[in-house]
Amino acid sequence: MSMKIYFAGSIRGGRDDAQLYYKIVKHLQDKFGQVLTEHVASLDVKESGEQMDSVEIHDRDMAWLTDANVLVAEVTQPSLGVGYEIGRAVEMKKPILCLFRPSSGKHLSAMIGGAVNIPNMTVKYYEEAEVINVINEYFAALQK
Ligand SMILES: O=c1[nH]c(=O)n([C@H]2C[C@H](O)[C@@H](COP(=O)(O)O)O2)cc1CO
Repeated sequence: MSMKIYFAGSIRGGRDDAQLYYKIVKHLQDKFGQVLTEHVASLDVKESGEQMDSVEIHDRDMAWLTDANVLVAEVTQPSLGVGYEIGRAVEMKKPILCLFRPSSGKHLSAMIGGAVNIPNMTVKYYEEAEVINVINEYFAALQK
């Protein structure tokens, strides 16, 4: 089944993980469907963000989120935008996969890690080497 996927990753929160976002987005495109937010994984997008008006970015992204069948968020690098997108997707009752790498030494926000009673939200703790398997397992369950 081909899905519309919203991928969320840090931009103004810092681009340390941009290469990993690229790997995730490439895999999602190869196996599961259309990634609406391909630019989040672009190595050309720097920490200053896209060269676009913030209002246009916000309104475009909210329209994409509304249109998406699923949200995949890499949450290791803390980002206000990603946290906001997750909260909005919770309210829209979209299936949400949050991916966090404990080996980063970062501490995941309790508002993400503690959201265990939100039925449409899954938080997966993983190592970078497992990322493809973790995504495959989530989508296999989703597509059942
Ligand atoms: O230029 C941008 N383009 C864009 O699509 N976003 C969206 C998509 C990302 O998942 C998220 C990143 O938020 P932040 O920039 O606060 O780290 O917000 C955010 C920015 C800059 O804030």
